[in-house]
Amino acid sequence: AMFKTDPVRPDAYREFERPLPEWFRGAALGIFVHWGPYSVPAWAEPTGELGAVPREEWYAHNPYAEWYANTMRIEGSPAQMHHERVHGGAPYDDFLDAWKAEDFDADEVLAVVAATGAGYFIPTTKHHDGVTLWDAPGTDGRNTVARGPRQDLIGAFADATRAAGLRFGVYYSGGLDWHFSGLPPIEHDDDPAPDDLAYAEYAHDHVIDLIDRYRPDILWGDIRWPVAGIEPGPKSLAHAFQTFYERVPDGVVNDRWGESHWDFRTSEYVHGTAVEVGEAWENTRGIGLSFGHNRNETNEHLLSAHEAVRLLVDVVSRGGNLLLNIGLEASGRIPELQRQTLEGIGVWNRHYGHAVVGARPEGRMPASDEPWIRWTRTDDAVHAVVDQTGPVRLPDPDRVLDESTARIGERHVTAERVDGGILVDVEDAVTPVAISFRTRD
Ligand SMILES: CC(C)[C@@H]1NC[C@@H](O)[C@H](O)[C@@H]1O
Repeated sequence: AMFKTDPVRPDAYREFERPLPEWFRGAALGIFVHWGPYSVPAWAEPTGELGAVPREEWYAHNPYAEWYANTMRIEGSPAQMHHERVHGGAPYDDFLDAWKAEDFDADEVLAVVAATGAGYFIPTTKHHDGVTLWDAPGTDGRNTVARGPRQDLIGAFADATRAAGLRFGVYYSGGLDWHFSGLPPIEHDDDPAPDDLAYAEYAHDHVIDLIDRYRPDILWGDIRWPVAGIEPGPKSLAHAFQTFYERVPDGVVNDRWGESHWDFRTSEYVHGTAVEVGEAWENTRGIGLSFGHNRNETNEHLLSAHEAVRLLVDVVSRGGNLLLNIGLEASGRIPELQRQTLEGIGVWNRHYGHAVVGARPEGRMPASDEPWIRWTRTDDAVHAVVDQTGPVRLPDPDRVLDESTARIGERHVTAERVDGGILVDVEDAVTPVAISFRTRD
């Protein structure tokens, strides 16, 4: 199947196993950016969330605007009709030349990213359309240095990320490259993907170049790795991982490199139960239904700040990180509706980031969401995050709380033990509210 399988670890890749570095485990929030020629049409049907759309409808009605090069080639799809009507059926690569990034300022983007409280930032370096956002080897000018923006966008993002004090990752589409492979459009999950040695070596050289030039802390691969590249060889995936860990000893790789190796698992929109266990996993999604900017998305399709914070707290309370995506406009601007969600997350993190950054799960998940409560633990406290104000009765988590130490932010609050729980009077303008306790033991 084309999509990532549950990776197994062949012996040849066991040498790469290592403990998950604390900088990643405790980060809580990362920010993704999808940006490419697809950001020029910025067009998809806002069909629904991955996981909620029947698979047989997904490809012809793909809500992922970054899949435009595929969706526009599917006979009779609304995207194909849109492409004919609005873009005269022009070749996809015209969008690369039309992409000017005229308002792009990497430091401005990273100022918004850093203000969310995120610990790391990951831009796409090559998505499935094969266009690279740096002058990657073998691309023969089909990249953003030679055409369109005429800029090394990855270099600009890397410098701005480091200047903002965040860790830097690179997303690389290893499993799909519609330009290199020249395959017909994908219409089913098990349609073919490039697996030959020529592509595997091409992609290997890209990953090595990214490592050598930008020293990323995260290699975020997608879909999987070409099978011919998994086998031992001078340009094998194992060689790329070996190079990575030599250059970046506390670097991490995700779980979409085929049957090889991973430091952390990933779930996409859907909270996969096989993935979201322990503390080495990340849930990723767009702020809306798409990763690439989709001009057809409105408020109803986007997470509000409140919904995004609940997702962040839920994910962290279960041991993971949230990787939330921004779909940049072709100009380089952050879409206004997405910016509002990001700013709201930052407001919340300035009040309650102490309950999620560096936090671990505390005890078992509540049986029900009435009322909604999530528990986290940091070195010095246990935190109950509730989404209501007024009198709240908290059931005791696994460890006994010292109700006399209850506080909301810096403010001490009265809490009294009642039958089987602790009653706290919750007042704060910003919800959800984290109530922090020391424990008796
Ligand atoms: C999670 C995110 C990186 C998505 N992965 C699968 C892709 O097909 C999709 O466009 C998007 O990049």
